[in-house]
Amino acid sequence: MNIALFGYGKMGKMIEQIALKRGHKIVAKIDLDTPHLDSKNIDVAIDFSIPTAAFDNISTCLTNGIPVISGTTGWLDRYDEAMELCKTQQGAFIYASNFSLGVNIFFELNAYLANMMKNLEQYEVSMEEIHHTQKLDAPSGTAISLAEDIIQRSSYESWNEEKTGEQVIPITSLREAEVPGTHTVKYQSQVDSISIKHRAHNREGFALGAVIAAEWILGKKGVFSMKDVLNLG
Ligand SMILES: NC(=O)C1=CN([C@@H]2O[C@H](COP(=O)(O)OP(=O)(O)OC[C@H]3O[C@@H](n4cnc5c(N)ncnc54)[C@H](OP(=O)(O)O)[C@@H]3O)[C@@H](O)[C@H]2O)C=CC1
Ligand SMILES: O=C(O)C1=N[C@H](C(=O)O)C[C@H](O)C1
Repeated sequence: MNIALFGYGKMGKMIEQIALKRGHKIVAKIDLDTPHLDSKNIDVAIDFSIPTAAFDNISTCLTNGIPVISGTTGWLDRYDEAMELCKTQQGAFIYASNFSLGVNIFFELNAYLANMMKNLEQYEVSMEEIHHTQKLDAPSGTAISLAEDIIQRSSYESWNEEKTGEQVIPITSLREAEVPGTHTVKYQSQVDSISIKHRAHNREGFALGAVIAAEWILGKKGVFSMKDVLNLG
């Protein structure tokens, strides 16, 4: 499979290593210095760039008939537009706030726990995410996905960086050198607390998941999620 990488930073480089090991070729590396795309020999594109560039990168791929996987976070105000474009172009597109198998299992656990807790008013939920200091967005895309999954299943109505109301899930974002990504969901009552936690040890899980998604999407049309790829739940 011929892969174009949008973004050749920490994730782009890790994806390259894993893609080569799985027998794929990297035929283009697109970033600020090399913005041009020759779409002729590209089977699939993988975007791990920056929040302000992700939508344009996805849009370039879809209008050129290239299936696209995006892991960039912090651009979701334009997600519906990307979905529409994918439909009108009859393209193929996957966005995931987190491509690792472990976090996708954690998403399922979070949803299961949210269902169990939804009528237990003595518990209040909160969330913490820890990432490296170069991260541009906060809260992390993964924390936002976790919060939205709880909101769908409970009387919580929104999330915020602080506890601004009864029905608000507070998300604390901490930045510490070199942390690849740690997420904790905590339910606390007067008498006890229950936590679930996922800690990435490195970026390999994210990168492997993105390459697996790229392999999976070949030949398909539509907007998909990592749940479709992994067949979980
Ligand atoms: N979904 C998931 O599983 C994961 C998502 N992420 C997300 O992926 C994104 C990238 O993370 P990471 O690799 O750590 O970040 P890095 O900062 O290491 O890399 C981002 C890269 O994007 C490049 N870039 C800047 N502008 C453009 C552009 N217009 N088009 C293409 N590339 C551009 C940057 O180039 P330059 O340095 O020259 O500016 C840099 O090389 C983040 O949004 C992060 O949150 C990260 C890990 C897992
Ligand atoms: O920026 C990162 O590094 C990460 N970003 C993603 C997010 O915002 O959730 C996924 C992972 O936690 C690493």
